[in-house]
Amino acid sequence: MSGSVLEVRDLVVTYTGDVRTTTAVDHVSFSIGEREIFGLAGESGCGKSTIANAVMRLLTYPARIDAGSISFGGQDVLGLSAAELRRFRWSQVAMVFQSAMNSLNPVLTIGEQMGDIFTEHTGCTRRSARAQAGELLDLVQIDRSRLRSYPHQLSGGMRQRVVIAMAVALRPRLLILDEPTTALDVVVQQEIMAQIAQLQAELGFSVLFITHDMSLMVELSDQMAVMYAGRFVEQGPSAALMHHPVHPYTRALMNAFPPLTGPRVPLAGLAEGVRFRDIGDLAEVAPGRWAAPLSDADRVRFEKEMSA
Ligand SMILES: Nc1ncnc2c1ncn2[C@@H]1O[C@H](COP(=O)(O)OP(=O)(O)OP(=O)(O)O)[C@@H](O)[C@H]1O
Repeated sequence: MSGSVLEVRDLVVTYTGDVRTTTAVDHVSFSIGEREIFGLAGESGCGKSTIANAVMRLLTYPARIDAGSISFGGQDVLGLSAAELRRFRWSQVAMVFQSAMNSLNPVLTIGEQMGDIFTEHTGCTRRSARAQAGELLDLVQIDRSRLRSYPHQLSGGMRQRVVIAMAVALRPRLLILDEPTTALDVVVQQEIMAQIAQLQAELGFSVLFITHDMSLMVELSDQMAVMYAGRFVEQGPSAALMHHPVHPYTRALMNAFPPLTGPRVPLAGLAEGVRFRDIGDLAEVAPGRWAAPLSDADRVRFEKEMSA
């Protein structure tokens, strides 16, 4: 075995519409190793959440997995039965959704909601579930007295920490984070990311981290892929992608976000209407680095765009 926790091969996902069918994920392949943080970056609508939802088997009509395979720890995720899926979610793979902090139940206390995970999934007593919920709050440095609080009595950052603690409650091997800090201010964002890094070091899970924010991604992930219109345009170690991006779209994405540290640099956007035409299959450009080849026409257009 290669030591991969997750292997996605040639995944194709489409959404069926009245007028046309959209290919949201187009022949995407990647793997995530044990304790590895894999970042998935790309603009809104490029297909990141669709990949995450496919891995969790959460896609329903009009979405359809048309081709490919998803293997988790050697088991075929796409072939799991309903009973197997219940065991798979939460205990093997857990996901923190976009704006998850707003998904806490407003009429139940934090302790009740955290405790429910243990009673539902492990069949333990309420008393034991409450004790375990307390331990979970310790893990994310929130005082145990907060078990009696309702979500509205916590700040956004605290609620997000509670959601992250709930996601790791059953010690999953893989944590999927889909834009986990989008609704938070920059300082709280940093705190949450530091929290995730600390939990990961402590508990040893792997992470699929989705964001369109390149600075956050590069800071946290070991490997990353840049996605554009359903396809990967570049993939490799995050530090290498940041310092030596090969594909012009990666460069454009890097320039579209202010770095959190270092000197101020001018930001450059990608002009409306500048689109790649065909994105070819990734080719290895250096050991461990892949990038999609560019047609001459696309290269000329992008070089011109980015030097403007
Ligand atoms: N239920 C749906 N029906 C039809 N098309 C959809 C549906 N959900 C997503 N899509 C389309 O699939 C594509 C990928 O969407 P997806 O949500 O995966 O992108 P994303 O990169 O996660 O975007 P964001 O960062 O905004 O969440 C988009 O073009 C979107 O319009």
